[in-house]
Amino acid sequence: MFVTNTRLDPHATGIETPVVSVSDVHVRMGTTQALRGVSFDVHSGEVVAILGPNGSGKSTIIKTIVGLIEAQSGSIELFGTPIRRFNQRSRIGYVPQRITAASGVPATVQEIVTSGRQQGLFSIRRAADKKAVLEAMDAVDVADLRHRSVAQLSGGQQQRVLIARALARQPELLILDEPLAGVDIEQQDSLATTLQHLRGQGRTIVIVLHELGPIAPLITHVVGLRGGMVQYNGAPADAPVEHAVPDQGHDHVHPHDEDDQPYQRAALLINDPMSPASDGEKVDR
Ligand SMILES: Nc1ncnc2c1ncn2[C@@H]1O[C@H](COP(=O)(O)OP(=O)(O)OP(=O)(O)O)[C@@H](O)[C@H]1O
Repeated sequence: MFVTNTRLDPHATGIETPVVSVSDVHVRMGTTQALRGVSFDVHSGEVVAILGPNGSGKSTIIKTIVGLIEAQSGSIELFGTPIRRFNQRSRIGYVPQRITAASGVPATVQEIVTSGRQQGLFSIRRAADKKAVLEAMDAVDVADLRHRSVAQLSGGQQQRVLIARALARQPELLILDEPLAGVDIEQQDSLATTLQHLRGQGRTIVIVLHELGPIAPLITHVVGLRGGMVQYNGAPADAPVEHAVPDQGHDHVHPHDEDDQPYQRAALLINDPMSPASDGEKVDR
């Protein structure tokens, strides 16, 4: 048999297994049909923005992908394995909306971040684990806060702690649910820098957004939802205006710059003006 050491380039051969494959997924939440046949793939190294107005199903698809919600029908594969059989949770880091950070028992930043690394009830003893926790805190600049209680931190700081918790397990796939919500511009810039760094390490990122903000230049793929269905799935440059990502040539976009006002108001605000919850308030469920 002929054996070669040459590695196949999965992009060239087209045989790459998607990191996430969502196929015809339907999900009902209470009396609402939250997802109606959602399909899309996420490939290795992509930064995928899930966009759409309030109630379009963004959080539901994310929670279904991470296994918090079970689909009525359809299939989800993670790294080529059906979600029901997927048992390599450490390959995925999930950052929920920040309100969950301070809920529950009081805990320090270091405890929260360490909990992302723990596999069971036992404390972390291995040097590699401690190093990973420290690196995760450094990556989002919360190492100096490590002995503080998370309850005493600002919203943006809590957000970074949640990201550090997800990073502590050194995931290949990082999934963030609306990380910009309630976070000031300075912290949004800091998050964009962190995500850029993670992308540079080859990690795959899926991010739910209302506003693209400073993350816009990092996005390589847009999935636009509306009414629980995929309205757009493709390159940022071809997205319809409500899912549009501005000029990819910029290294960094500051939506607060005066020059950026037109797209700041029009294209970056992904709320549906027809939606009763279009003021950005979370719908109470
Ligand atoms: N626990 C629940 N019980 C009942 N209905 C729910 C529940 N969670 C979500 N829904 C409904 O499912 C639909 C999709 O909600 P989802 O949270 O996925 O939307 P979203 O796009 O993330 O919205 P937002 O931008 O407001 O966060 C909405 O109509 C919502 O009201």
